[in-house]
Amino acid sequence: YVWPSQTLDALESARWDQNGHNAVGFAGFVVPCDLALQGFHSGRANVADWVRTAYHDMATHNVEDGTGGLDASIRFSEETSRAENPGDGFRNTLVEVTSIGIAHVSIADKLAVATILAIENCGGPEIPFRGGRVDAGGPNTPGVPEPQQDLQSHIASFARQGFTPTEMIGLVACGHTFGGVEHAPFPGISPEMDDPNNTLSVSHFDTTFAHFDNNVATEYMSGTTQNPLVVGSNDTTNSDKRIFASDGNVTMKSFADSPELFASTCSNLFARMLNTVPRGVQLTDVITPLPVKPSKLQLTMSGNTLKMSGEVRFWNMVADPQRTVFMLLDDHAGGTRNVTLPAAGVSTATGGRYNAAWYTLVPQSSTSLALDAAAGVTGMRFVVDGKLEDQGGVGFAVQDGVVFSDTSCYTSNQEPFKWRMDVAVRNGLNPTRVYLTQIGSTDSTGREIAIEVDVPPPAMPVAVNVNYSIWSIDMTDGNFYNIEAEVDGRKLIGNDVFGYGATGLKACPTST
Ligand code: HEM
Repeated sequence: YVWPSQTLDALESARWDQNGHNAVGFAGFVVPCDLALQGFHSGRANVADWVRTAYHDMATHNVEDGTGGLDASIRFSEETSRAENPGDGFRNTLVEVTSIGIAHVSIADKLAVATILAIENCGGPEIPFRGGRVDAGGPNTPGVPEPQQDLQSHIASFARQGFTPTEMIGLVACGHTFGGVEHAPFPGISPEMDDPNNTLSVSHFDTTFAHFDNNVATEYMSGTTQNPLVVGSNDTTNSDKRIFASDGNVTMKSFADSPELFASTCSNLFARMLNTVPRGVQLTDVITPLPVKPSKLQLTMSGNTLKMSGEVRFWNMVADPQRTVFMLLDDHAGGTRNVTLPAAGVSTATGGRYNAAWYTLVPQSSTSLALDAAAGVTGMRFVVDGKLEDQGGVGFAVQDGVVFSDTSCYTSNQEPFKWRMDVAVRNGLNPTRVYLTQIGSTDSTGREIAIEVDVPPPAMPVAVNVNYSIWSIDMTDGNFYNIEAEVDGRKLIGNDVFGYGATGLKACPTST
């Protein structure tokens, strides 16, 4: 896709900005991979909780009527209180995954991308990610398989979810490379252990419970497995034993023989699991990393100066002090300014398989790039070691039509906050509407909802400089907002988020 796109930019960051500079934050919960909300040595691992949560959320899917699927319905207590969903893993997963605030990304997309990140950062294969999942407004029909059910019910259950008997063996083996069965919710399967290194008495499915590998298959084939759903003392609940042996061990043997086959099969099946969504939900194309991606772009009007800041990420690039990076900044007057960009940091993704180098758009030892308000800015291009990066000729468009004005100010800096948001609107733009969209507003079920606040047009134009006029609105909250406008029926999206907490918000001058 072409930058900028509000939704795709957010999904792309969630997917690829994993570790290091500007990391979105999911990986912080699963690196190192034995991190657990219950603590080290609990026997639990967040990575295992996340994978199981994604599966239990999806497993309500019905291919016939199109209901259920990965839609974050597992967040409803009606679902977590069902006998098919025992344990605290679902709640823990949702607390962690939803603590990462990313506007325009649904809870279900967060769960999907977090599951992918967890697997990739814990030894697993790369998994293609599509976005666009829609959060359910209520619980789905029950349908998660349970260990005491017989093989025929499990085959029927996976068929209802959209998986063949062979795919069932694969998906169970792929899932059960992580984690195990905990004593508290399953006392009949997992005995009390009194082990200081496994305080919650979790009987692990294989010897590497926080790491993706084919040990779940090699240990099963060699007969050394301690998988509690294979060698449990009560044969009724040995569901993995029945499932793994259901094709005469052909599939499990192929996994034990080839770690590569296991990894590629799991990549496919995990993607299928995560892409199983209610009928009518349209997923995006696979989100691949943009080779060059501006980020955190911010424009502020300050007198006659348009202050600009932000960063740019170059994918598949390691730090190199010899490298030269320039930004070519095009303006309304037809001019181009050449700015040398300092390095800002590096990031990695998928357990270190990819690197990215970040540069700041702000010149060395300044806090912002000062532009002449009259000339403004229309777009950016970059030159890296002499090579032009301009998205195949279209450039990286920057809108300077509606920007935050530093004449914004507060009259009360204690709750309830009282402040005035000033938006500088470029003369000649003639928007039919200027409005603010509230960031992070949710309904009673946690779903993101759009709240828009109209900024009234000024009764009398208030000039901020010869090129911009102020539109103002009095605010009484501490929320953050994005500035947007409608021009000729088109949506114009501002470049950054501002709210009461905007840096440098001043006290309003007191009138005497
Ligand atoms: C017939 C199908 C399945 C049955 C009967 C089953 C059963 C179980 C049981 C009883 C547990 C223990 C949960 C706990 O201690 O709280 C468990 C854990 C787990 N399951 Fe499954 N499972 C099935 C399929 C799957 C699939 C398809 C996946 C994912 C692809 C999966 C992923 C996991 C993971 C990651 C854990 C570990 C959770 C943790 O350690 O916190 N399971 N499963």
